[in-house]
Amino acid sequence: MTSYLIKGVSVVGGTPTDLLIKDGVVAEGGGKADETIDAAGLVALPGMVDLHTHLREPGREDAETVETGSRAAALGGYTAVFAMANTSPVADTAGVVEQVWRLGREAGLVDVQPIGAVTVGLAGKQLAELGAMATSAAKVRIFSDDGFCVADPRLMRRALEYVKAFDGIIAQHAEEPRLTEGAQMHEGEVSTRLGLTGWPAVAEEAIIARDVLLAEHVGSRLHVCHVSTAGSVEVLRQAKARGVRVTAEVTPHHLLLTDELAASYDPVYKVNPPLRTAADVQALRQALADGVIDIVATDHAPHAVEDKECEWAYARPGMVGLETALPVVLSVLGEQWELIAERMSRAPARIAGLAGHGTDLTAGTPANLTLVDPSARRVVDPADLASRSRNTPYAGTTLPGRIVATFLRGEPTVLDGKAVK
Ligand SMILES: NC(=O)N[C@@H](CC(=O)O)C(=O)O
Repeated sequence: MTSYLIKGVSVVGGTPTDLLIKDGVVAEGGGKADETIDAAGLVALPGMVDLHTHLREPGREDAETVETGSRAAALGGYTAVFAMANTSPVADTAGVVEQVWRLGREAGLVDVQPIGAVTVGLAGKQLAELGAMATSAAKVRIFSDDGFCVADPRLMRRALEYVKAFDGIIAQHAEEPRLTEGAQMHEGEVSTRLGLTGWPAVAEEAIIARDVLLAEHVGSRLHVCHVSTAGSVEVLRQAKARGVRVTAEVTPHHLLLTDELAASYDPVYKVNPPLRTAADVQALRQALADGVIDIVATDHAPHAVEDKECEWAYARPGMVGLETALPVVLSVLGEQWELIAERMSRAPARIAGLAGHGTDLTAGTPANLTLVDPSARRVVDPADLASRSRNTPYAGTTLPGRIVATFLRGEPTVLDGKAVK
């Protein structure tokens, strides 16, 4: 195994030091190595972990595969991603989650951890085989019907009770479906002006309020996907203050973009939950800083051209995000490396119980890390993306930060900003 000496790197923004990577782990002190990387001016972060990625395999390999999505993740600085269950067939059996897990191992670019569906076929009618998925080779610990809400409170309660036995998590896509029928964008001034049916903030907030009460009642773990409103933040703040076992994520796009973009009628800005108001964006940034929101998760949602480049009403919701997540977060937070490491590497690994990821880069820990050049600027060109889909809302936008290298257990997956395989 090739050893690497990363010279003069700032570990999570600290003072420059030399980092030796040998036999898959971070080694003691400096010393000799097969390869030297001049890392003056670069920052080393524990490899980032994404709790919310859509890889589309099986079923929509034209939009993304486990391999292409893994490559996009590595190029974005990730060493582990959690693959959502809304594939075709749905990942609601041990067979499908094992398939996704095995494809991830074969690609070997990031650790791919499948998320299992909560209900059969994401249909919200009966619980999927959660136990069989948990005891499968994929060792599923997080379950989600993402794309759909587990709307039936009795089913949600049962799911929370079921996973409590093995300290599993139900990750909820919080959307009261009766309040969002036909919705096209955030319900507010802009939707009124454009004459588009609105997706009201209360449809998210009502489900989060219900679910934190259910999680509290059951004593089980709830994770809230893609939190998008100021009101949701307040519900979460109160629940956490009471000691409810709830964690929450925000996407990079909800930290930066607003519903005003829908005025272009460009479906690249159509996403679920929808882009909200500038006041919501401010509240989400504050919640990320103070810890009411635990992590940033991409909700990387690749879609084929025909599903995106059509009339707004017919376009699928979703944006790709793996390759731009850190640059967007850097543009929002600035170089707050401690906070970035916590929200994008450590906390997601801790929430998921993912061993070997999100650990500080001290001697003996698995060498899962990414090197970032914070001084670089990049104009996002969809043609440059490794994802099989091109639906990025940042085309033509200049973003700070470049991922120079990513290491997975001491092996480079990205070097000089390019995928190794
Ligand atoms: N986030 C999205 O806009 N899309 C997701 C599913 C979803 O609707 O949540 C997808 O799978 O495309």
